[in-house]
Amino acid sequence: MMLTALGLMSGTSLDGVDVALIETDGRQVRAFGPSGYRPYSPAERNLLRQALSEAANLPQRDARPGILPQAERVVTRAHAEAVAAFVAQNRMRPEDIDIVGFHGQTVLHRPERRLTVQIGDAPALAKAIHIPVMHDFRAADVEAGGQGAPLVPVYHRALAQSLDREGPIVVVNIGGVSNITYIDGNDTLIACDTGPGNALLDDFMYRTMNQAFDAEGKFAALGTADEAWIARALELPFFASPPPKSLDRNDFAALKLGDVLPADGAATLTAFTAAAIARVISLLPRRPQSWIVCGGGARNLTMLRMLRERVGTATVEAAETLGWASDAIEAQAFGFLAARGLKGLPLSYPATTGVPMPMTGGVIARP
Ligand SMILES: Nc1ncnc2c1ncn2[C@@H]1O[C@H](COP(=O)(O)OP(=O)(O)OP(=O)(O)O)[C@@H](O)[C@H]1O
Ligand SMILES: CC(=O)N[C@H]1[C@@H]2OC[C@@H](O2)[C@@H](O)[C@@H]1O[C@H](C)C(=O)O
Repeated sequence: MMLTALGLMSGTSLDGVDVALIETDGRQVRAFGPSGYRPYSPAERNLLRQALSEAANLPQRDARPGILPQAERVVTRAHAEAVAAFVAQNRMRPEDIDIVGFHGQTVLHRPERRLTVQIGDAPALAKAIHIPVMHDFRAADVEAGGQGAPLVPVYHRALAQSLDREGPIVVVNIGGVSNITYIDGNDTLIACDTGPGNALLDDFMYRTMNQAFDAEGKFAALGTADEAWIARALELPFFASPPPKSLDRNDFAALKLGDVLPADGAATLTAFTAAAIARVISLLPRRPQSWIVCGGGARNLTMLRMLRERVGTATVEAAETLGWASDAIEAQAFGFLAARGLKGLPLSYPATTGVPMPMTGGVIARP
């Protein structure tokens, strides 16, 4: 049965809530609907940054000390507003949507402690928007000993079905953190987080230039990357360990650039993201021939160039050039995952998150 599913994603970049509608049976996508975006205000973003730092020592996933209850209310309200605006703009009624996939905001990800925490009150959201809401997508995977991330690979696979590209294909998502899905025509999907995405660069741009991000990568293009710094950073054990593996947004926050010119710092962090993505090549069964880049990082032309320089003769394309709605892919993915969860289909596999067996997930909250 086809479902109309609305996906909601608030990613590790803390930039806002992405909204996207798809029609799917959880295996294929029949149609892409419209998408939308509700940015966080600067005050909301600061609150979320503080929530992430206060969440660093959370003992369990339902603990909400300090500022977290306030942050959770803000996340829930922002999502309710995002859905209300989306429904109104597209002249829809709540009953036109079968299911909402609500990722929430990750504030802590520690799979080695069987802990991953996404804030956002799904029952309150369901009541506010009058649509059933599926949430807690990562919990069952982590409880079963998996990484709980990345979860978009099943969606990347569905998108790649219609592609005419020489394999193996890698779909790269460059959000706050970067992750890849490796598709080589066999049944086995391989996936992992690869390292930083935009988060280190965004934090650096904010600190040094008071800008939220490096638009189109123009600032990094003015600088020179410190290759020796990057080579040292890539010696961290994370980069050599094979997939599956995942990261917390702040896992690399302790890496310090030292005293550098801002443009050189931006160039170094941009090249670090590209080099960390390319580092995964030697951990994959075969060398990818085609790289498809999505997420906000696909708009960073310097990052794309630096990735191209590191993947040999393989092609590197922004997902947008294939007609994929790059910014909406993660939100679409959570609509797709909600449909899969409703049908009891797997969200993750041993080679995507390290779960012992294919695993479904998601918890439903009804209005
Ligand atoms: N025009 C642009 N030029 C350069 N970078 C951009 C541009 N637009 C967005 N970005 C980068 O993309 C980021 C947002 O990416 P995205 O929305 O994919 O992240 P996310 O979904 O929050 O993260 P994650 O995938 O880790 O959950 C911004 O913080 C910024 O760094
Ligand atoms: C714990 C968590 O929220 N992880 C995010 C984060 O952002 C990118 C990367 O790290 C990925 O593993 C994941 O998000 C995407 C949507 C995923 O699960 O596929």
